[in-house]
Amino acid sequence: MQSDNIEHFDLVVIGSGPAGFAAAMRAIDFHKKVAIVEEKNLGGAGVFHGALTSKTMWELSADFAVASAVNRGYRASHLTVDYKKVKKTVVNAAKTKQYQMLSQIESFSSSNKIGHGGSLTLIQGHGSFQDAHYLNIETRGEGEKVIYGEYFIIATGSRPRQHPILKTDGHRIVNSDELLGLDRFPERMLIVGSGIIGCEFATIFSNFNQTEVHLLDRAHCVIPFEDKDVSSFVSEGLEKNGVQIHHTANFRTVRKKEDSLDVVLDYEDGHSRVIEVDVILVSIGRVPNTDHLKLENAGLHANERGFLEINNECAMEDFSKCHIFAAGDTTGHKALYCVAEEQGRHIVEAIWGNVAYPLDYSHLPTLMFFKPELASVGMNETQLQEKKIPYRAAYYSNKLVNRAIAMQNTRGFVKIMISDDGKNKILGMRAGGPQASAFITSFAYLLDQNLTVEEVLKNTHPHPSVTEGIQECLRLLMGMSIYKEEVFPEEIKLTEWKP
Ligand SMILES: Cc1cc2nc3c(=O)[nH]c(=O)nc-3n(C[C@H](O)[C@H](O)[C@H](O)COP(=O)(O)OP(=O)(O)OC[C@H]3O[C@@H](n4cnc5c(N)ncnc54)[C@H](O)[C@@H]3O)c2cc1C
Ligand SMILES: NC(=O)c1ccc[n+]([C@@H]2O[C@H](COP(=O)([O-])OP(=O)(O)OC[C@H]3O[C@@H](n4cnc5c(N)ncnc54)[C@H](O)[C@@H]3O)[C@@H](O)[C@H]2O)c1
Repeated sequence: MQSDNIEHFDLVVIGSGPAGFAAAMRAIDFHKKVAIVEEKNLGGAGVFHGALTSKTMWELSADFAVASAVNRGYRASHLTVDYKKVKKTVVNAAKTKQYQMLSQIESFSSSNKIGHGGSLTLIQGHGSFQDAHYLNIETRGEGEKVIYGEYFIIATGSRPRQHPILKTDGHRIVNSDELLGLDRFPERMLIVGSGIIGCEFATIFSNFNQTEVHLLDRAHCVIPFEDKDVSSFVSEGLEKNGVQIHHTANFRTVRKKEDSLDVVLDYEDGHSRVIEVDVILVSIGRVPNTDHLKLENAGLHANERGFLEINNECAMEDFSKCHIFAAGDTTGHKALYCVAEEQGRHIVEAIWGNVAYPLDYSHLPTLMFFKPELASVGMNETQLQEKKIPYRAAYYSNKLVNRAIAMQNTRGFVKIMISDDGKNKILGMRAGGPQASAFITSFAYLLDQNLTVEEVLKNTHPHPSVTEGIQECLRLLMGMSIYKEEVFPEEIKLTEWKP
């Protein structure tokens, strides 16, 4: 039996990451009374130990790499970098965002009037279901608290997956949550896992050039979900930056010595190698935070991998019967900031805004912060072949793009896939190089509009812009590029594929 003095909320979001916070703020638009329950860092992995902190570190490291360059007509002297100071800048960046979030929470608190009847309350503590409408919260310092929710959004995100052998200790064996706990640049570091997180941190530490970086790649290629040419572009970039990639190597064991770690690696061809490092970063994927929520008390369950399976409305059952929804990394969709935000907002719109459109994830761009940055949208060649879709692809190197030449930064490319059915519909793009993360969004818009190459080519790109590579790539697909494949076979490539 619940007591009457339990506070009631229209919406309770569990987790303040991009999914939870975006949902809470959209509910404010509908003048709802909202509670945000957060057990750790305001903003979740979107802000701390995740997207914002890692991107701040990447930006600092990229600036440092440019400042250290000696092939551009200048040479900086006495350039030094201190991990503690880098960490301080990174933490300050995260705090900037957290204080912006707190300003919103305080402005829309029940004591203020700008919510027009809606309000936001932040409750710091661990939430778990008592039943389908009551949430227990072990608060930070104020004991147990129970609140009532008319609707719930489970936005509890994910955490680093544990390696079966490599147990993290926060000092010598760490995961991405623990990197800011290091007090100096390690002299030697092994990164286990060559997905996005592994390759981003390999880029960051090699950009700072204070650490000998080893990257363990169990397969033949890093970021294995991309086409082979794109994956090779990333590995070559890492190797050029000084990263030693151990392709086809499996981690066997680690022997801890007083000041270092001996790591035994077994390669596919049968040989083994022992390397000495100071720190191991484990980045082998993430698992959803759904196991401490007492879901069974609310009549819910996660699937065997711990994800909450959702339908188009992010509901875990028929929308008309549902009052508990899930968004973000808990759902097993792409673990991206924008997916989390979109899902969180969509749920609120479905409940109070009568919006019934299904969420479409097919044209969501992904940005990867390597050297240089990489951006993707739509299908790649591997996916098109798996789906047996005939296509033509054009590759155009930044070596031929004037703006990239002016930047003295020509390591980059654009690859565009179009349908080979007489309609020339744009199906996908991969781009590596400066500003790729900025221009991918406008290309995603073209995909969304289902445009043909002819329609897109009606627009002329301004000069000098890196996007002139896109224009040339599209012209290439129509056999009318200014620079020709015959003259530049390494820089310009055309392929076609039929099932
Ligand atoms: C190193 C790294 C770099 C990344 N870089 C990018 C990037 O560049 N671009 C991009 O798009 N994505 C990036 N991501 C992924 C992105 O951060 C996540 O997809 C996104 O944060 C997921 O949002 P979310 O709201 O689902 O969960 P989260 O951001 O994980 O937030 C969940 C919150 O819920 C809280 N919580 C969990 N359980 C409870 C509970 N029981 N009670 C109360 N609170 C609870 C957690 O403390 C956490 O604060 C990165 C991730 C990492 C780890
Ligand atoms: N820029 C971005 O958008 C960005 C940045 C960072 C993270 N993220 C999100 O976070 C998610 C998690 O990133 P991640 O890099 O941890 O996961 P991931 O799934 O991208 O990569 C994990 C890698 O670890 C390898 N691996 C798995 N088990 C292993 C083992 N036992 N030994 C050695 N290698 C092993 C896998 O083969 C894979 O290459 C990503 O999928 C992404 O959605 C996005």
